[in-house]
Amino acid sequence: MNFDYDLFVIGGGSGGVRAARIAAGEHGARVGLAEESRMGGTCVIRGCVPKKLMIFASNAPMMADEMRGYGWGDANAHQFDWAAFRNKLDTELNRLEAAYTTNAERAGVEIHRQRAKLVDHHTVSLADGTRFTAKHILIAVGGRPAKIGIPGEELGLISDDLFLLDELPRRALLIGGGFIACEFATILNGLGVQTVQAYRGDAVLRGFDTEAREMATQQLSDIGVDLRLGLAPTRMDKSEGGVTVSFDDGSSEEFDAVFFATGRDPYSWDLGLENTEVRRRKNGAIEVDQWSQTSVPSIFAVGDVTDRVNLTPVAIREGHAFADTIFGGHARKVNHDVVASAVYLRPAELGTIGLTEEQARERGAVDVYSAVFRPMRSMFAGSNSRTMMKLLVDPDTDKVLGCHIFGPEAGEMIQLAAIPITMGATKADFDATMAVHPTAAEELVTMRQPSRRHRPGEA
Ligand SMILES: Cc1cc2nc3c(=O)[nH]c(=O)nc-3n(C[C@H](O)[C@H](O)[C@H](O)COP(=O)(O)OP(=O)(O)OC[C@H]3O[C@@H](n4cnc5c(N)ncnc54)[C@H](O)[C@@H]3O)c2cc1C
Ligand SMILES: NC(=O)c1ccc[n+]([C@@H]2O[C@H](COP(=O)([O-])OP(=O)(O)OC[C@H]3O[C@@H](n4cnc5c(N)ncnc54)[C@H](O)[C@@H]3O)[C@@H](O)[C@H]2O)c1
Repeated sequence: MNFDYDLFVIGGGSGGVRAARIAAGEHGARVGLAEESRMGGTCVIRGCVPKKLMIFASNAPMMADEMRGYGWGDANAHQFDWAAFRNKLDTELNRLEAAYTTNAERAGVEIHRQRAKLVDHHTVSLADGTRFTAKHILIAVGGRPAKIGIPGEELGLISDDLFLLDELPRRALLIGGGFIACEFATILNGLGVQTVQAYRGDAVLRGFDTEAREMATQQLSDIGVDLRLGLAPTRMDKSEGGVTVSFDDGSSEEFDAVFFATGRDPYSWDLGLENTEVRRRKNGAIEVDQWSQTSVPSIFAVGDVTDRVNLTPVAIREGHAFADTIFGGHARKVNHDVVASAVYLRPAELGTIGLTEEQARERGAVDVYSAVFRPMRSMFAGSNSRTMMKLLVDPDTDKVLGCHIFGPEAGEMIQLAAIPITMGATKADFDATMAVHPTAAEELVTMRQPSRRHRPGEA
């Protein structure tokens, strides 16, 4: 019998349209579809989509209320009350400090509120001269901001200073293009400070996925940061209105405040390490093995001072593993290979785990699934900002090698994507996962064709 169609679909909503599209587009079927009302059906016309947009809209009074708690009067009039915010911030940090103290003391830790140094492999001395001996010593002293060695740099501030400003500068310069410079530029700009960011490279966030870096670079400019690429400061001089900075292109400019965000060094100096045989790397990082043990068996080190992966959850995990191994009879190592992180930019954040596209290409063949689109919320409001969801997949094993998300709340998303990726999930596992709709993250489980395939040896 001859049919008019191979398939006739009654209903042009979510299920019908997808079935029709796949049958026709991918499998060559002759497909008809009937829809008595509007194409798109309940989800698009009178369900998920309008509902979600109204959820965004209905959020405004709540956001406005919440923002008043942060020191904002009329956000559009740029009425930010820095003093009120600082007070609340101080109160909150005091609360957290008390909680950290109480929790440690409750566990039985004796806290000495002084600087400590090593005297020998089993002895520490405090600033008041008191000495204590211990079977094991753990060095967890973190890092310190590094400046770059230009004349007058003592006039510049560091990240610690931002949280202690009595008033916000009118015009600020941020030097650097890493985590801190980009986050601080976003913050200062959002609080109404005229913000200039000088970065010597051609896209911020070196080391991150290139496509994501380009989007982050664009966003900084879009939100109003005066981002100057290929520019580095050469000297700083005190001037009437603040600090005058000279740059390597021959220009100079005056700022109320200049912040260095040019990296952090392991804080291993003035710690008495010369009294021990603890080995350090050239940059001062304490050398440790996979058990966080230094070259001295009784001395261990965790966190930024070891310059492995300089993130809070990593330091916490290293500290915990050390305690379990040495005191819990339960040897535990920390896997530093797959660590998710986020850069808190606005409106889009950057969440990342695993290999970048460039690293994956160096490693071998890789299929790139990348969706770049305008997210529902901002597009409705007329914004051009874009979101990216990217999965890098090994075509031989189907394993997901990396995931990069640029979009609102990407930090939250990457935390969840980090679970299957840490477990060794394949692209097929992602594909088998049902989408949550309407979300931006559903792209992660609905990208069906690679955007590009890289193979070794290609140009
Ligand atoms: C501005 C900024 C933003 C950041 N944002 C993030 C983020 O969003 N997410 C993230 O994961 N990481 C972030 N980080 C990194 C994170 O803060 C560090 O990786 C983490 O704090 C490292 O923990 P740690 O225990 O090694 O050191 P720290 O947390 O630095 O702790 C070291 C402590 O040792 C004390 N100390 C030092 N020397 C001595 C001594 N001789 N005697 C006694 N005490 C001493 C210090 O005062 C300090 O309290 C950020 C860092 C900065 C600077
Ligand atoms: N969201 C987060 O997880 C988060 C946020 C902030 C900081 N951190 C941690 O803190 C660390 C330190 O952050 P950071 O931003 O200071 O360091 P970074 O290493 O990320 O960036 C340093 C920047 O300074 C620039 N720079 C270095 N030397 C320079 C010179 N001589 N002249 C001009 N520019 C120079 C570099 O090009 C780079 O852009 C990060 O690596 C990260 O581990 C994490």
